[in-house]
Amino acid sequence: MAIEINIRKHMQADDRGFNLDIALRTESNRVVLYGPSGAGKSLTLRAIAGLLTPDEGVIRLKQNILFDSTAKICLPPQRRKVAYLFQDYALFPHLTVAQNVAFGLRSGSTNMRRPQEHPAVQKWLTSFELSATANSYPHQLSGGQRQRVALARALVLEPDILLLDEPFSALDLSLREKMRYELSELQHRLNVPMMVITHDPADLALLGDEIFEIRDGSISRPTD
Ligand SMILES: Nc1ncnc2c1ncn2[C@@H]1O[C@H](COP(=O)(O)OP(=O)(O)OP(=O)(O)O)[C@@H](O)[C@H]1O
Repeated sequence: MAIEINIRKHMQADDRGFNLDIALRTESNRVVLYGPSGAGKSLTLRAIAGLLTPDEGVIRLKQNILFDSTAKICLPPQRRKVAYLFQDYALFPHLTVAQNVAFGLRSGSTNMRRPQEHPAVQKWLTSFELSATANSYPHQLSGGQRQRVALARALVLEPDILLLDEPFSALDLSLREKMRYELSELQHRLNVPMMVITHDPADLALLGDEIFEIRDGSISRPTD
């Protein structure tokens, strides 16, 4: 994917300080960040997505500079072509599956009353086998279906990178295994660059062509 991150950020909560100091560079399309709780993994993804502004440094994705403190560049999240999936998927509960997928596309051409008619929405509903659930609401879906809706909603925007923060943590063991393989297969099929945070060694093995360990706010060691 060609991503380069070289950032520093000091976080302060009352009397507790935390220093994020991340330098990584990779050409891989399957990157995993792992490490202990509180190490700085989510802060790193948030910085890439534009939800956290580093104190200094550079973030480059493909040929695009997303952040450069020296050049005073800091693209807003909506201009970064970055899809960031939270642990709980954060679907809109009052919107149907099709409306959730169409949400990011909202423009004059997208009719939220009949979102299935939009070709991109149709394509993703079909490819994630969600067509039958198009008119259901999130609470009427299984955990795996909810995750697929969240992925479809992210991919409909054709992002340059998919950031997943512990994507399987809310799933039970058997579903986790199934979704891990689905995600792996999907990544191969679409070749969309993906960076995943996980604690699970099984995710490392399947989803990480390149693995970075983060400890105490820094990359501990890159491993192959
Ligand atoms: N808004 C904030 N203000 C101050 N400190 C923060 C803030 N957000 C996070 N931190 C601190 O930064 C550190 C790194 O947090 P981060 O969420 O990146 O950890 P993580 O590696 O993703 O952990 P986990 O695996 O538990 O999700 C933690 O010590 C956390 O307490």
